[in-house]
Amino acid sequence: MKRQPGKGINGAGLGPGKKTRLNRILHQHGLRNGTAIFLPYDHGLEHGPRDFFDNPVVSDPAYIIRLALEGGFNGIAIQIGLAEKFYWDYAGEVPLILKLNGKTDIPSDAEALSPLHASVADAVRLGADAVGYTLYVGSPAQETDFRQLRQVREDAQRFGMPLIVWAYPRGAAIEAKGGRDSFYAVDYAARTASELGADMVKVNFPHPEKVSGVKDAYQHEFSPQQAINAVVRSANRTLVLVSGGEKAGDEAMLEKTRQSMEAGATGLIFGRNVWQREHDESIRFVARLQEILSKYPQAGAPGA
Ligand SMILES: O=C[C@H](O)COP(=O)(O)O
Repeated sequence: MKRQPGKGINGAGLGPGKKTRLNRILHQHGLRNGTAIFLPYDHGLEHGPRDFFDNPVVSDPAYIIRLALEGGFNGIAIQIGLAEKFYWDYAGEVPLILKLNGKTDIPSDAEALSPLHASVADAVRLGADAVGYTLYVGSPAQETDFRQLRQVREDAQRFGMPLIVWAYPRGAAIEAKGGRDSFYAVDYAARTASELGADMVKVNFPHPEKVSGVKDAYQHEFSPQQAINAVVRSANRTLVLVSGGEKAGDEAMLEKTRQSMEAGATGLIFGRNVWQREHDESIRFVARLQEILSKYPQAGAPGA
């Protein structure tokens, strides 16, 4: 039986500006079949320079932008400081996703909140095709986070700028209910981002064996495929990106990619697994990911 194509942008309930920009990202870059692989590079802020120690060349933002170009990525996600200083040199050659908030990992995560330090207007000025916002679902600071996101959502709507939400479960309540990468937490985070107006949501691949401490439907067992299927379903019309996480074995990453695409995800946002290796190896790894994504043209794309 022919597989159902992934969601695609036509059914995503987008206004004209958002649709134009997402069309540029998903159909005029990368494989041009509605799927996407983004290269995130906000680690210098979120984790500090330690992520660059094993391969010092990657501490240079210009190297990462060239890698995104050479690898045929659909976009690069960076913070305002790097966008201001480096993106101009490569303007428009690879779409810019401007991260609007971010924090260091120096204070504890107990009351995680990622403050805004850039605006949707900055994104327009810099020629970005989307903005990124990290939402800490379940954090004690969630209320402030929701208010902050509301402002971003309203601006994104006004400027026709696609809103990508990094939906990260955090806080003691999440840890008590199975942990930040449990199926319960990831599934709830995907749904929350969708309910709050995300056009795309970035989630971690759920650990199906870590279900939840919640005494309800989450107690039964899921296979990895069933878990990611449910997460994509919870996001409904919001397009889903699956994130990479810490460097892992290639085969595990490829399997996670297959399962995500099979579930109806739009694509991937892989950082360390791409750039924490030698240049040629990075390019070869991306080509293997693209080979998988080429089999999943999204609704509305030729061949879907
Ligand atoms: O935005 C940054 C990403 O969440 C980190 O990407 P990564 O986990 O694939 O290195």
